[in-house]
Amino acid sequence: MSLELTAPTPEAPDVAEDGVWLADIETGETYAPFDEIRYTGADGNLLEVRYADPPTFEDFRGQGRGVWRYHAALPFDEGVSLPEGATPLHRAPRLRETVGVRSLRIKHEGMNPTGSFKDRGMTVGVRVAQKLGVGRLACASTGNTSAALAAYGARGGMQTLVLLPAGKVAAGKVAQAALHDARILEVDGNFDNCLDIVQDLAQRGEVYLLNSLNPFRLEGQKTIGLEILEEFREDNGRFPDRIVLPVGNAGNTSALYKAFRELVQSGALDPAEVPKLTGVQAAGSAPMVEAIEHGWPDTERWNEVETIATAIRIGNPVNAPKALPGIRGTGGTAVAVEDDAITEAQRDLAKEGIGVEPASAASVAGLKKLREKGVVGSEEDVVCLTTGHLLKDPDAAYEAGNKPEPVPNDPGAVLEHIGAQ
Ligand SMILES: Cc1ncc(COP(=O)(O)O)c(C=O)c1O
Ligand SMILES: N[C@@H](CCOP(=O)(O)O)C(=O)O
Repeated sequence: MSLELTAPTPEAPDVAEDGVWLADIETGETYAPFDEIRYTGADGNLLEVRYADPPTFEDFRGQGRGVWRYHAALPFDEGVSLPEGATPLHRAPRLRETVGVRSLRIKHEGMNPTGSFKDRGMTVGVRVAQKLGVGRLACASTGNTSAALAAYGARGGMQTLVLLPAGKVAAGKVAQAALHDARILEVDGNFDNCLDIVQDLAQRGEVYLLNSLNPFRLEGQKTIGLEILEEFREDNGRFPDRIVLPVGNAGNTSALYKAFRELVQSGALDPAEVPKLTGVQAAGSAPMVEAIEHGWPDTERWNEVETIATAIRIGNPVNAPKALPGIRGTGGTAVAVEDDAITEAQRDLAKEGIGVEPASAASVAGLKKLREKGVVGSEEDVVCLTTGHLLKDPDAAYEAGNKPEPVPNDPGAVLEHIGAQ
């Protein structure tokens, strides 16, 4: 299999353009990156972007902040930008103490322009769409992808079409897609059904697909891993032992693994220094955890999925063939958490001043569970990825938080109500 951590840098094939090409991750078949629209290889195998010259940390020095700081690791020097990336790597001292690890940092991707990590993928993906000259951009979405597609599509002056599972997308995300002028189709089905439909539309040439099945999206998302490594080392003089992240369609897991593989290929990172990728899913939607626990080469589709963390309410993670080697190849693991634990973790983060949507809190819930089970050790340096902002899902935040208390319009009554003199 070609996705090994220590695989050597492949030689650029004739089809490469400026040292960039696409490769089928199963067969190794190569394709020109921008001559035609192509999402998959033979038999629907996943594609990935490959480079003749993988990056080193030196390449990033003095290149500004955000996703495009890492242009040496990307197919272009600039994209359709709002701009994105350069998100905070928060300390969470009380939570660290509760969890019991050497250090804990929270990489809060909710601080991107549309409030989720999807912006990192879209800045590259929409740039590719411009290069290919496509007209209409589309995605299936549990919400965040649609918000990012709508905003970046608008920025790029392109039409956008989003397919959402009816009644299962948080209010903030639908509002974003609506205001950024996306055409919104609500499908009587789940996210996986929406993705089936949008793939069909893409195969017919009706739309350009910008879900994470599109290999260029994942190039932008690699920069999460690059930022974590750079910033953690700057503060601590070493890389983190583990990165814990929520898993839905498994794009981020695949993207972070790819970022690390490329640094290993260039000699910038020792394989022993690569953080253990640790995926967390909601118990009601956990096909990746199932595959890891059973040692399966791929996931089996879950047709019924349910969780409060609607962003990761996904039963058929399309990137599993990239993400499973990522978890295994880095010595990581995967764990499922109940909805109650997700809400509790959302409150834990909120008490540190970090406001996240439920799916994001899954990473912290998963860390707590793995620490309790002794899978994560007390001497570990851990980074948890929080993927989306609290305001994405105001209903969930309201349910998890304190309820407003009605009081009379009278100072005395208010004083009495709060128990003051
Ligand atoms: C907020 C949030 N967290 C996590 C995920 C999961 O990310 P991935 O699909 O890359 O596994 C998603 C979307 O899938 C999301 O919107
Ligand atoms: N959580 C995602 C699901 C789709 O994931 P993608 O990364 O394949 O676009 C969303 O926000 O829609």
